[in-house]
Amino acid sequence: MSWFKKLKEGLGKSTSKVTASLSSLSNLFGGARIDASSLEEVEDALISADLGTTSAQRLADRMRRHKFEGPIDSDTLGQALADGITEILEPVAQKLEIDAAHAPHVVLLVGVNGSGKTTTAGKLAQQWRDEGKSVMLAAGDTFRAAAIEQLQIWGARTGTEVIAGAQGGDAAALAYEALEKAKAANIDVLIIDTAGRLQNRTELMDELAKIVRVMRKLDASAPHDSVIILDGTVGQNAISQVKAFREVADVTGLIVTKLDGSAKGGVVVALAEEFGLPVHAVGVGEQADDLQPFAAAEFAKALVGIDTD
Ligand SMILES: Nc1nc2c(ncn2[C@@H]2O[C@H](COP(=O)(O)OP(=O)(O)OP(=O)(O)O)[C@@H](O)[C@H]2O)c(=O)[nH]1
Repeated sequence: MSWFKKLKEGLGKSTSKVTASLSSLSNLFGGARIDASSLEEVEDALISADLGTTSAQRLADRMRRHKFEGPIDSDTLGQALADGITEILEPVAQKLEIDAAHAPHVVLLVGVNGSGKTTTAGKLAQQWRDEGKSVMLAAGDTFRAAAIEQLQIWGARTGTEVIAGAQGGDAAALAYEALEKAKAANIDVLIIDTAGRLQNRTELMDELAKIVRVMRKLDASAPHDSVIILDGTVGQNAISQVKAFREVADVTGLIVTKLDGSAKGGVVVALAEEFGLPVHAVGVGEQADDLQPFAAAEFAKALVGIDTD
């Protein structure tokens, strides 16, 4: 199945929320503009699909100003909506770039429990290995023995060295050791997995700040990317997660996972509107190539349920 098809199918539940009102609306119009109450319906549908109130308002406003050519049908409405969503997403669609000047380029993965950090670490390792880069993985999720094993499996699968300690060990010390080893071995990219933590657990958030602080003793510019991994099924809670993690780990970008089967995929639009932080990639499954760079127009079309040309 092509990536776009997977994304579109994955977002099916989100799409039906976004478009629920469009087809009924399209029967109402003869003219080239949409009336106010219909627009309100569109806005409500967008809010219920987790696009957030600001984006929903902006998109409804854009449709109000839009001069439609010919009859307004659901395809025309869908395309206008997709164009508006693309406009919001385009500035944040930025691939996670590895800067060869850093030796290594350190990517720290943070997020709440079960958001997909370990899986994403493995997928990224695989993709950068495929590009010919040397990669090292650090099993900074020292809370969960299964997370260490899971990362070791990805390491074996991708031929990537995994730096791991005992379960319950100090994550900051492990990150330090991994950075030291990666420097010595002249590694291109060091990916650091961390334990999941709820944003309201202060002591765990402090531990994350410590990981960052300790690594900076070896390289003042590390980590070069602090990426928050967000579970795409949680909807608006993703917003408060970004706010909390940004305070302790200088979050520089986002990856949204589990968009396969999420009814709340619209939250990516809300995140773009709220933070303007780069969205590096989105995940639609458990295989390495199920994580792909985030493409604004493609995502917008999939969300609205239209086919690519
Ligand atoms: N369907 C689907 N499942 C995913 C995706 N990404 C991750 N998962 C699954 O989500 C579950 C949790 O992923 P992990 O990578 O273990 O999450 P984590 O953030 O490391 O978890 P903690 O260590 O508990 O914080 C696993 O079963 C993954 O296979 C995705 O894009 N789609």
